[in-house]
Amino acid sequence: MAKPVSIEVWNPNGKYRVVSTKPMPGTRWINLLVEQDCRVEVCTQKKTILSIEDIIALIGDKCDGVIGQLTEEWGDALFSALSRAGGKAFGNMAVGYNNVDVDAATKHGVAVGNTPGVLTETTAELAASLSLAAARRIVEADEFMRAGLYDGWLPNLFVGNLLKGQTVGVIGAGRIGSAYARMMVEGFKMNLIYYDLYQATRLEKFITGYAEFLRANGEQPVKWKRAASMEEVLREADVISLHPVLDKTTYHLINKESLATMKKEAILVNCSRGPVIDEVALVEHLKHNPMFRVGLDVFEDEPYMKPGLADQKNAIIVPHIASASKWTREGMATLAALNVLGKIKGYPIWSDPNRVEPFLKEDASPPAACPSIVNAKALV
Ligand SMILES: NC(=O)C1=CN([C@@H]2O[C@H](COP(=O)(O)OP(=O)(O)OC[C@H]3O[C@@H](n4cnc5c(N)ncnc54)[C@H](O)[C@@H]3O)[C@@H](O)[C@H]2O)C=CC1
Ligand SMILES: O=C(O)C(=O)CO
Repeated sequence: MAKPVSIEVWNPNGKYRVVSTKPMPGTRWINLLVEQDCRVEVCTQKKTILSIEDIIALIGDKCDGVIGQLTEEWGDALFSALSRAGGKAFGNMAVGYNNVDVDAATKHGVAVGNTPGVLTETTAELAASLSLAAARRIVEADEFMRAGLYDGWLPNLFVGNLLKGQTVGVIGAGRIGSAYARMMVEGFKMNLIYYDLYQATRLEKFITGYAEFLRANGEQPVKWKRAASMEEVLREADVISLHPVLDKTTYHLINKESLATMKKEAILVNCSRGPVIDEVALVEHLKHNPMFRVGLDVFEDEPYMKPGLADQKNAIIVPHIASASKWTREGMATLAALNVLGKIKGYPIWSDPNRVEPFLKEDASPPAACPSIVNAKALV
């Protein structure tokens, strides 16, 4: 028998019971649920990652929907508990839903929501920050200053890479990958090579237009290319950023062999999911190639790092904060809550998960729709 889990309750007499496995930023998401007759229970347990037993205890005997987190494994055990409690929806507070067994949810008649769009620019900005920090060795230089080691300007002190005119490689040019590509091309006048299963038409048009603008102004135009294989990107790019979904096709996409095809002085950035990189192989590569640098927001076995990674000076490591801007995190909470609310209310699915702004306006009522349900088609 699992121990009771501590909770905070909003609108105790609400008709529908919605559980959030974590306190989430902002209050709009709670207000929207309360206005629509929901009793909201927020888990306040001081434990970062809840166990399956904790979540089953939270679901209890009657629960209409749960808002959960990417750290939780939502599989058959949780979906059957939710369905037994009368639940209709699970809202993952993330765009990535590799922690969710969507088939199990569908089997139990539970809708699975995610939060696309609201985190695109924020996540791309962190990937851009890691790219710059790695290129210009900012973390190493900061540590050097704090250690009191700076005793004057030197021609060879922390020499890094100039991005202008170099090639940025993007693997997975969806929403975030395309936003990152635009930032690096427009901001730093880099050329682009990308690999995706689909053509990134809007991105290609944007860069073509930007190249024309540069040419008209007497500047060197930027170039772009859609690669026929990921290997082509790895061989040609100076900075490579990973933005695919995590699934069977992208697990360990970057491994010993693919690392060996990259330039010795390349920069690799990962703001997608940790298992896209074989982290043991990466640690070995970093040890033997001191000029190769990485910027990592995600890790293979979060919250842990593979042995040796934290010792590498050529690695910049941050704790899965790519979507951590206030506006984005409040927006993610709102979208996650509205997915659950929309399903409870029987609302239709919003037509365009790439454009979710109408749900995020602070001073307006959101559309009567679920912003994004990933198993919508399978459920009907
Ligand atoms: N570090 C963080 O805090 C965050 C991480 N993410 C991760 O980023 C991922 C991407 O998010 P979005 O851009 O919104 O999704 P998206 O669906 O717009 O883009 C993903 C792209 O990956 C491509 N792709 C799929 N399989 C591929 C393969 N085998 N090779 C190359 N490309 C492939 C797809 O065609 C698609 O264009 C999420 O699934 C999530 O895991 C997202 C937000 C924040
Ligand atoms: O949304 C996601 O997929 C994240 O990783 C956190 O923002």
